[in-house]
Formats: sequence, structure tokens, C-alpha cells
Amino acid sequence: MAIYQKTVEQFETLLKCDIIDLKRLKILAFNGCPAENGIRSLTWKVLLNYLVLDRTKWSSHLSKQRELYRGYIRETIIKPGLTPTTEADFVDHPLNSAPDSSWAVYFKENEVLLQIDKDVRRLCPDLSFFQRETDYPCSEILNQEAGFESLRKRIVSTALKVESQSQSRLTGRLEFEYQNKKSHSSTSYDDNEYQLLPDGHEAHWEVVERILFVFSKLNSGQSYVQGMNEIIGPIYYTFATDPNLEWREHAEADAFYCFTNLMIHIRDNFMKIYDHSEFGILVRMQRFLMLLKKTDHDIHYLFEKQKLKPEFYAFRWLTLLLSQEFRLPDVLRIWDSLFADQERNFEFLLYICCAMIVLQRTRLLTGSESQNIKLLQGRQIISKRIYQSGELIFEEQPLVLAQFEWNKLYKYSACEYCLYPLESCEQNVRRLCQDTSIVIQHPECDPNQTISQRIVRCRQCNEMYCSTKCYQQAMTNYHSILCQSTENEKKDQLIRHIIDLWRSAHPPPETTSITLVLKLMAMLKNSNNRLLLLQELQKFSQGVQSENQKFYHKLLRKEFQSQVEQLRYALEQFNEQYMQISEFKWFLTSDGFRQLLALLGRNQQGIGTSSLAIWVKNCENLSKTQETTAAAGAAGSDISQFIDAIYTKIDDVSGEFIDCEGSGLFKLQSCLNHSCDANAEIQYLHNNSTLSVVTTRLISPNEEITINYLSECDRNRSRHSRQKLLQENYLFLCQCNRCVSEASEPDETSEEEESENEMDED
Ligand SMILES: C[S@@+](CC[C@H](N)C(=O)[O-])C[C@H]1O[C@@H](n2cnc3c(N)ncnc32)[C@H](O)[C@@H]1O
Repeated sequence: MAIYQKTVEQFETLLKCDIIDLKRLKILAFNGCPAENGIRSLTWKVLLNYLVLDRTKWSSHLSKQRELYRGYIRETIIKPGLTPTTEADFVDHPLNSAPDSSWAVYFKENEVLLQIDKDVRRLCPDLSFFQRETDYPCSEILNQEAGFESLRKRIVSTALKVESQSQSRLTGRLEFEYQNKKSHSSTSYDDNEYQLLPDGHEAHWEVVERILFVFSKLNSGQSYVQGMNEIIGPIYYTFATDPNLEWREHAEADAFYCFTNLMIHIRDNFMKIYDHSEFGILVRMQRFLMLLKKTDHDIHYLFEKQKLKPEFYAFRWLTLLLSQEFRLPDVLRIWDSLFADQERNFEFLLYICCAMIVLQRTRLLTGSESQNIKLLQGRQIISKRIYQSGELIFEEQPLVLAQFEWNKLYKYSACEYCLYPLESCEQNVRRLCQDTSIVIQHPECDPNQTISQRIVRCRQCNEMYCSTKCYQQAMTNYHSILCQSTENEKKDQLIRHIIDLWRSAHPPPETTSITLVLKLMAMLKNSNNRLLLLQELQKFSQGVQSENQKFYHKLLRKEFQSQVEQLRYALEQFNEQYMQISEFKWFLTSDGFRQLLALLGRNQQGIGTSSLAIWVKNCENLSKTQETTAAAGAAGSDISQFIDAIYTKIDDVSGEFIDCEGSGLFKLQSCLNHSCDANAEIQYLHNNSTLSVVTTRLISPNEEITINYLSECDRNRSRHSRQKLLQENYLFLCQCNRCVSEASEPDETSEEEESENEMDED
């Protein structure tokens, strides 16, 4: 503590001098800037050459710069054509497509703006800061001076323009009611985007959006490139949380200048034409490789042997200054050192990247090429702190989900959108036991007693939802297209045909892949930002073949070849006749379709919900909270006997399939790797599709968080059986601690698997 306090004092003394000693400041900052008293914020302003070293000049310099920035806002956000000053200006008009027309420029800029908008609405989602309201909104914008408009208005009108264009191409007419409904959100499938605050209020993400837009206009050669949002984010955050309110008030202008100055140093990373320049990304990657060779010869040699080029893993690290690899507090700490090191062209960044590799060296040295690329690309989740057993790590909603087809055949009923069960516990038990005389004890423990009165049905196809919200979400995302409404019988028939083909083609265990494909197509069709959705898909684990390239994903085995081809053809027809999604065409080529099926197979996560399970849990809680009197104890044992009897009967009549089941794609969960001795598990604590990752034992900091991909009944099979299942379904050879410790076991499978093997070989 004493050392920390001393560091604070050293910074403060240095920053108070009339002439700041830059060399000393760099030495101090390199070892980390304290966040308190605005030290980091001030230090960065000096290190990024925004504040001159002569403090006596700060006041006039700052007021000049900040006034200049206000001018930029006025100039760059002004609506062209609205304030004509000369006769000639009136010649320009919104339909003028000449390249020098201010309207044409205005429309082109809107495309850049739309991209910025999408990117900043997802800035640092693990932090609530960017969604919060700023205390210092832009007065020029909010006061609505005559002749000015806000970026908000431009985004709404641009989103409308994009949507109406695609609609008109398809239908030849403009459907404004539909467009208006969608225009409030640029992506209908993502609830995680930051939303606008009411008029007169601005959130921090909107301020960041303005900075980037002004930057893109003033630097038209470079404009805005995706990733710049990740650079401005931490800078603005640091300035806008400055405890000194005088500084905080001007966070927007100050962040703009610091960002602009930083971009001078790193702009070559963002522009392809500079890839080969002295400071271009390719040269930087070469320098990084040389350093790796010097630091860890074995790893360098291994990477050469495995052809693991830095383009595959270090490109993002170097371009975005590690802002994606660490959480914000760590990014800020790393940037203290990087900014202090700036004149040496961020040499220190190369050292950090090397350290990141060396820290993983034991795993890398034993890993195959594809295991190593996975490790380096960072698609794994590592704990940052101690987690106790039973602790919730995170919760997440799926990007898309579907119920198993057999749910309906066996009369399971659950919300089509979120899988919440739509039976009361009594209905559930009576159905599973095929006994209508069963009466549930403790009905007060069943929150679904009156569920039948709350069910919302699609007016066209009678599909059931647990709430109006779920129904509306489903409609906006996909149901408006996939609804079996008999309005278009041929389309419905084709959809049924596709689902039936899948049922007869796919190998057990049942998967929902084909419904997921149909839903994804409908979501793409409905989205006014298709590329973004495709980009989300790209992040999931991909590839059709195992690491050693010995076999393909189970769904792509030879025996399914002709059915897979029939399916592909049917989907291609569906796209051509009813969807016309040009961006999806590749997925409907032979290769693309195989890739898509493998992606869904490798990343799908099962979902299970049940009214009975909620009731049982509530009954158990009830007996726990009751006093331990003899009478209560007897009642508790009665209820457990009753529950046991129910489960025995269900087992006899319906077997193991007692939950309403489905599966979905989850963005974050799909980063969790498998271990046969996992330290976490997936639960559905809310009895709907919201997934919870919960620890199953104590987890230490820096330990990888893993789940078991195998179903409960497969988890205790022999090492050989487990590895076989994992290779077929997930294309990797499990080398977890348990598999390694069981390495001496004979390669034996159960009889059942033996016969399956024989079938495979036939
Ligand atoms: C849902 S993803 C998990 C995240 C994955 N690391 C990624 O980068 O996308 C599933 C894929 O991760 C890889 N994977 C998962 N667990 C693994 C393990 N224990 N060893 C090697 N690869 C694994 C396999 O390629 C598998 O198909």
C-alpha cells in the first residue's frame, strides 16, 4: 500500500510541475498508472501528445482545441442542402447522383455511419458503462440549432432506406408499415445491442459514435474501419470516468484528439495498402516472429513445423492493441505501458504477445496444429478468479434455437420461442404416466398451474408461446416467414418436406440442425444487417474433418450422402423460390452445406425444460424450509415417496425422455471446450432457453472452464468410447487429464458400440 501511495505521489508531483519531465513520466507510466485522482487520464493525454509539456499553456490550448472540436461537430453533422448559402447550392438536390453532389456524399457517409452504429452498440458488453447516460451530452445536438441534425435521425432514415431498397427489389413495392416496425432496431435478432435513450438524453456509446463519425469525415482517406471502435472505447472510458469533473466534462473532445494522435501511429494496421510499409502489419508480424524465435526457440520451431503463421492468431492482437484479448481493467493497464513505449513503435506490444504464447508453452508443445490454433485464437474461457463449487459463471440466451421434432409427436408442449413448458405439472405427469387419475400433492409448488390460460397462440398456425413477448420476438426473427399458415401451401409443403427428409436422414442422437438452418435463413431474410448475422456464424467452431483428417463429422458420413444432397437441393429450391437470400447461396453449395451442417453439429447445445422438474425443485425447497418437527419430517418423507413413485412410473411408461428438448447455438457457451473431467456444467435454471454455466467444483484463477459435451449416460463409458463419440461429433481427440490418466486402459468399447462399428464399416 505504501508503495502504491508513493507512486501516486510521484505521479502527482510530476504532473504538477510547470514543465513536465516526459522521460520520467514515461518510466512511471510504463509500470502502470493509478486510476485515482485522474492520474491515468491526465498521463495518457500527455503521452498521446495532446497536452504539451508546458503546463502554463494548457488552459489556452485546451479551450482552443475544444472549441475547434465543437466546430467539427457543426461542420460534419450538418445536413447538406439544408442551409444553402449561394445560388449554386440550390442546384444540388437529394436525387443528384453526381459524385460531387453533397447529397450523394451524404448518403455514402450514412453507410459508414451505419457501420459505426452497429459496432459501438456492442462496445465492451461486459461493462454497463457505455449504455449509461452521460452527464455531458452534446449541447449543439440536443439544443437542435436550426440547420443541424443528430446522428440518431440519420441512422433511422438510413436503416429505412436500406430496408426499403431490399424490399422493393423483391416485391416491387414499399411496405412502410413493416419497415417502420423494424426500423427501431438495426438487427432484429440481437437483444444485446445498446438502445437509444429518450430524446434529450445521450448514452456514452452515442458519444463514441459521434467521435468516430467526426473522425471518419475529417480523415476521408482512411475513413472508419471496423476495429477502431475497440481503440476509442478504452480511451473515452478513461476520460469520461475522470474523477475531476472539469476534465470529465470535455471527455468527448479530449478523447477525439488523443484517438486521432494514436491513429497516426497505428493507422497502417488498419489499411491494407500499408500492409508492407515500415509500420505495416506484415512487417510487425515479422518482427514479432523474430522476437519469438529469440525468446522461445522450441515454440518458434514448432510453429514453423505446424505452419502456424502469425496471421492466424497475432493479427488481431497487434492491430487492436490486445483490446479484445483482455478485460477492460487489464487493457487499461497494458495500454499504460504501450503509450509510454509509443516512440519505439509499440515494441513492448511484441513482448506481451510473446509472453502470451510462452505462458501456454506446455500445452502448445503437446498440441496438434489445430489444437494449437484453437488455443492461440483464444476460443476458450479462462477463469479470472476463484469460483466456489455451485457458483454461476454466466448466463446467456441463444442466437437461435429449435425444439426436437419428436416433442410434438409425443405431445410435449413448450413455448416455440423459449422452450418454457406449457403444461401444468399435473398435465405433464399424467401424460408421461399415461394415467389421468394422478393428482399432484402440493399444487402450490407448481407455478404452471394456470399456464393454459396464459398461452398465446399464433393466429395463423396455432403455434404456442408462453407470452406475447415471445410471440412477437419469434415473429420478428423468423416466424413471419416459417409460419405454416396455409396462405402459401406450396411453401409450407416444401418446409415439411425438408423437415421430413431430415428426420429420415440424420443419425441418432436427434438434432435440430435442419430447423436451425430454416430459422437462420428466415432470420437472415428478416434482418437488415445480414452480414452481421453471418459474421456471428463465422465465429463458431468450423471444419468438417477431424484434426488428423482421418474422418468426417458424423452427419457427413458416406451413408447419409444422398440424403444430405437431397436436403441441400430442397433448401436450394426453398431459397430460390421463397427467400432469395443471395448471402446464403454459398451455404447451399455442396461444400457450403457440409460446412454448415458440421458447424451446427459441433456447436449445438442441448436444452431441456420440464414442469415436473420445477415442481420437484419447489417441493424439495419446501421441505428444506419447513421446521424439522416430527410431523413435518413425516410430510417430507411422504412427498419424497410420492416423487419417487412418479419417476418410477414415468420410467416404466415413457422411458428416459421426460424433458421437453431442443437445442440451440449460444455464442459464449460455444467457446467452452470439453473435458471428461469438466469443472462446470450447463443448467437451465429458469426452465427456458436461458442457459446457465455453473461450476461443479472449485475453480482457481487462470484455470480453463470446461464442460462435458457427452450426455449423462455416455460420461462413464470407457476412455475409448468417449473418445470415439467426441471424434465423431466434435472432431477432436480428447486429451483431457482424465483421458491421459486412463491412457493405459485397453481400447474397449461396449457391445452396442461394437455392433455400431460393424455397421459403419459395412
Ligand atoms: C463448441 S466449440 C468449443 C470452442 C472451440 N475451442 C473453438 O475455438 O471454437 C467445439 C470445438 O472445440 C474443439 N474442442 C473442444 N474441446 C476440445 C478439447 N478438449 N480438445 C481439443 N479440441 C477441443 C473441437 O474442435 C470442437 O469441435
